Amino acid sequence: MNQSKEQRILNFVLQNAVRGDPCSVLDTIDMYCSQKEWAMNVGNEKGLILDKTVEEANPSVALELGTYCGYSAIRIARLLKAGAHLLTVEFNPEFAAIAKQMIEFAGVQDKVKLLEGPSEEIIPQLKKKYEVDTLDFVFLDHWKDRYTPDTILIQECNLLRKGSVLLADNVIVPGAPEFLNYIRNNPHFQCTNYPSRLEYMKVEDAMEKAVFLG
Ligand SMILES: C[C@H](C[C@H]1O[C@@H](n2cnc3c(N)ncnc32)[C@H](O)[C@@H]1O)NC(=O)c1cc(-c2ccc(F)cc2)cc(O)c1O
Ligand SMILES: [Mg+2]
Repeated sequence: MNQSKEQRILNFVLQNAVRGDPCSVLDTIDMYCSQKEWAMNVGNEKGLILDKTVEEANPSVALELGTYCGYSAIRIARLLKAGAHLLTVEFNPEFAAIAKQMIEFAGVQDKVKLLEGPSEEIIPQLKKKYEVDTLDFVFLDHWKDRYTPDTILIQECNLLRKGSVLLADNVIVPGAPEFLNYIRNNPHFQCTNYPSRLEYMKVEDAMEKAVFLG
């Protein structure tokens, strides 16, 4: 049975990137996905916006929704200070298996906990089962119509504190219009839009940052 695209991306990384070097893994994925097969990694252009947002937030506890192959998990984890960690959630078992291998090859496995399952089930478990107090940073990159319900669920579970930073990918393509409407009209959030490009394409996209005001 022939390989999946995600397996081909992983194999290309295992054969061409430097083990233990997160930047080389990111560059290798970007090379493959811009030259050979498009894939829905956040990519290097929006990746730079992600980098700056993570560095500014300097989170001790970060959450990512939608791991896919692990590209943004590696991107975030490489910037985390000693003792900080990223919880990343993926419900597709094939993608989770690929991401686990990608994260280990990059050498950031000690900073990343990959949680397999749907975000709507995992978010309510974060406090008790995963010993989270509050989240300092949340990267939303899963089904675009889950951004709003999961942002509401995160608030209902008391997982945000004054200054918690949310960053949402793809608010133009594929688009998250209902999320933009919700978050921009919510007085508890201070929003900033970051125009960019869809990964590996000359198509407009954007990221939205929302800081929780408490
Ligand atoms: C949704 C995916 C990303 C991953 O999210 C996991 N997932 C989902 N829902 C849940 C959950 N509820 N809980 C846990 N995991 C969950 C899934 O299995 C994928 O691995 N991302 C996208 O679809 C995506 C699509 C595009 C895109 C843009 C232009 C096109 F022409 C076609 C596609 C670009 C992007 O930048 C994306 O990010
Ligand atoms: Mg995305």
